[in-house]
Amino acid sequence: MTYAVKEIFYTLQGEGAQAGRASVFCRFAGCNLWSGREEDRARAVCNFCDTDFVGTDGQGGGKFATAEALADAIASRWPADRPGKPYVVCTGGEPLLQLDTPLIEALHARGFEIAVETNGTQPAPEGLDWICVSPKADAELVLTRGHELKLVYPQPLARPERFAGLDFQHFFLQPLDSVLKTQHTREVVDYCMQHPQWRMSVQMHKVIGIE
Ligand SMILES: C[S@@+](CC[C@H](N)C(=O)[O-])C[C@H]1O[C@@H](n2cnc3c(N)ncnc32)[C@H](O)[C@@H]1O
Ligand SMILES: Nc1nc2[nH]cc(C(=O)O)c2c(=O)[nH]1
Ligand code: SF4
Ligand SMILES: [Mg+2]
Repeated sequence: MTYAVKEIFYTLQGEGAQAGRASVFCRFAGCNLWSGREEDRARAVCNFCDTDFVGTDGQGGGKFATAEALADAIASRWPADRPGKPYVVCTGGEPLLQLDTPLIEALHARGFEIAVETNGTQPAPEGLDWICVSPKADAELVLTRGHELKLVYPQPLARPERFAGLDFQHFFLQPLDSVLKTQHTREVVDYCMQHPQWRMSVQMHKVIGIE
């Protein structure tokens, strides 16, 4: 299997329960809910995406012919010989279109704990250490269990109540970043104060200006 990767970079996880943790991000190219082209955004299933996942031209991006080659590229970003478990966040685009068992095995063989950020429309392979599902209003949710459910809010056709009973350890609302971000942030504060099952996820990396 050939993997198409937009970029690979080392930063802090900015979202959810693992926010603040040093992480290698592997951003896979392509998504099943949007082409990534601005001219298609209005009619896409997911139309609020904040990410460029088209092509393989980002830092450290490329086409990787084997799981071993991609795992080596990811491992090369982790600082050598430091305490602390190596952590990789597989995102995209939609990572579960490409992340497979050989890659999971190759990353585990290099000592990595493996997290995934997914829209939940694909089944997850066995062996992932952290699954973050972020449901989208107009897409069928097939992945209904994991470690955290992180809902972008507000989505009028995907109210939090629809997901509150699913099998997750953590429930987050993340303000929809758009021209209305300030208003969405206030709405998340209000909802979480009214419904303590839910916590707020602020996209920390955007606040502090890191990748
Ligand atoms: C770019 S997506 C890639 C992973 C996967 N396709 C997904 O949607 O979960 C990474 C995370 O950013 C969130 N996200 C995307 N656009 C956003 C926006 N405009 N405001 C806030 N969060 C956003 C997604 O919901 C997801 O949790
Ligand atoms: N720092 C940082 N944290 C993130 N958490 C999820 C991200 C994503 O785009 O999937 C992301 C990202 O792009 N940067
Ligand atoms: S599903 Fe994820 S990557 Fe795809 S368009 Fe939506 S937010 Fe972006
Ligand atoms: Mg991002």
